[in-house]
Amino acid sequence: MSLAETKQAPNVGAATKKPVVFVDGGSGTTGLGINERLKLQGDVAVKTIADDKRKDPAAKKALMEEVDLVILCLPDDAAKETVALVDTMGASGPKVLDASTAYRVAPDWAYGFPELTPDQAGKIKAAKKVSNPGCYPTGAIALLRPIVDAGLLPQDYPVTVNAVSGYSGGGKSMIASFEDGSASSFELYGLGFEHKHLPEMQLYSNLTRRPIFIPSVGNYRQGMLVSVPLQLDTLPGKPTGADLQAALAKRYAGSKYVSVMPLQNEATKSGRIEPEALNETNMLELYVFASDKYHQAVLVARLDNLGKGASGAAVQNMRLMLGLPEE
Ligand SMILES: NC(=O)C1=CN([C@@H]2O[C@H](COP(=O)(O)OP(=O)(O)OC[C@H]3O[C@@H](n4cnc5c(N)ncnc54)[C@H](OP(=O)(O)O)[C@@H]3O)[C@@H](O)[C@H]2O)C=CC1
Ligand SMILES: CC(=O)N[C@@H](CCC(=O)OP(=O)(O)O)C(=O)O
Repeated sequence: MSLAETKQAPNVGAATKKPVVFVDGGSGTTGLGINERLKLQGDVAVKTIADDKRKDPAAKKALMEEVDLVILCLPDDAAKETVALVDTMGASGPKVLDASTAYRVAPDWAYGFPELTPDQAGKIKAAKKVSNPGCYPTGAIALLRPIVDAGLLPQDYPVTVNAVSGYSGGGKSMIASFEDGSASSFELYGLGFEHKHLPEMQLYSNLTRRPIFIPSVGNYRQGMLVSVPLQLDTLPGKPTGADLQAALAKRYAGSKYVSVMPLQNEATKSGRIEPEALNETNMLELYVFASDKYHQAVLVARLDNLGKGASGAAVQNMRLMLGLPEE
């Protein structure tokens, strides 16, 4: 039985027995990406709100009475306001999937990275409230958690995470500043050591020491690389790049959206990677670049900040929460 049937949502879903979804913040960068993806989902019905009512709490609440799931694509404060509305609805309220930073480390929310551990997809499926991960943490956690779990990286290791994102990562205002030429063509930021992604990056990587995180933004629209340099002879057991690649490959074996790429080393003569190759997909690629000669490695994650880093992940989580099969 679909969720729409159990809730008897009459207006959109009942005739077709499709679960019904509302995207709050549907005209922002992430919201538009989700709406585009939802157009391709034949087994989900979407309810929309009139443009002049999209910030009206009463109108939102009335609409949420009729849906199975609300996806929040809002600034943190607005996301908290909608969650407060849902909380007043009790058991009749919809499930919530929040794309903001507001609840990513909240203990009563499930973290929406289904590939985090073998049981995470089940937790997302069972949860009433799920937080969609940040784009950078998606890459960093995907690289770090399996090697921490495997005992290859100590939990208190002094981890540094470097990253570059396309400017769409900053939402409508950053897009405008790059497209009108007022932004500089490249910059490092997060140099105050307080980037909003650090808490989730540390918590779900299972690190006891706060990483140093140095993001940057470049003059291209979307796509990102997240990288973690490692001095291999400082790690317990002095693992090789092949050991790290094997631990990643083991964790993500059979994953539809996370691909662990072959080891890149002196023999493969590679040494370059660009950020845009996965744009418009929900894919995440993980690489180990390693030197046996110097006992050094750099782990690299490549993803679309608007795909697996936002809207693609949201649709993946939505399908889990609605009990629908993977796309
Ligand atoms: N861009 C990205 O790569 C990613 C963004 N996110 C997160 O998604 C959320 C949205 O970000 P993003 O799409 O980039 O931001 P945008 O600035 O592009 O869009 C935000 C949208 O929310 C609308 N909005 C603001 N307040 C309300 C409200 N009270 N009710 C309804 N709509 C409202 C805005 O409308 P208006 O402009 O009229 O105020 C705007 O359309 C943020 O929390 C962000 O952290 C998550 C992952 C990646
Ligand atoms: C380039 C840029 O500014 N990126 C944003 C992160 C975008 C993102 O995905 O963050 P949320 O998921 O938490 O919104 C930033 O660093 O704040």
